[in-house]
Amino acid sequence: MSEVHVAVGVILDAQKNVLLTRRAADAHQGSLWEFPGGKVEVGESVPQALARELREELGIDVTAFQPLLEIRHDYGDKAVLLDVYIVSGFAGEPRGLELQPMVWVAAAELVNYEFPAANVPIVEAVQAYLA
Ligand SMILES: Nc1nc2c([nH]c(=O)n2[C@H]2C[C@H](O)[C@@H](COP(=O)(O)OP(=O)(O)OP(=O)(O)O)O2)c(=O)[nH]1
Ligand SMILES: [Mg+2]
Repeated sequence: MSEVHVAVGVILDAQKNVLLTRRAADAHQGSLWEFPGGKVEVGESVPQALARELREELGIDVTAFQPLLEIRHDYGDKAVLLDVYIVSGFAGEPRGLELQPMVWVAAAELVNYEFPAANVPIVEAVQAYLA
């Protein structure tokens, strides 16, 4: 099975809260919370995909980012490579442009949200990064 390459943004505000959005019920890993992002398209770099997805999904322009970690996960029906970035700067005010629920969460509260299984190491890395 071919692997789907995904650009994922851990978006931080000035208070170090993290932005989560909720996946649509009918999507893969539906109704779970996620870090915004999406598939890298042909001919695109991962940072380009990250910037495009965050513009499309949230209406923000990324101004500062750095790689956090990469995760390979096989869900059985789909294998993903998540390329996760810390987004510490952006222009504009994030809005759920695809009508997805959105919430700003403190690092310690991340454990209270249900994520796809691949996200367990992301949550750990974010908490370590912000500790
Ligand atoms: N954005 C995001 N995707 C995640 C996370 N964790 C996780 O397993 N995934 C998986 C779910 C999906 O299989 C894949 C992301 O694909 P997607 O379908 O949301 O991509 P997209 O935004 O380009 O959406 P679309 O154009 O196909 O509708 O990565 C996460 O934290 N954020
Ligand atoms: Mg997406």
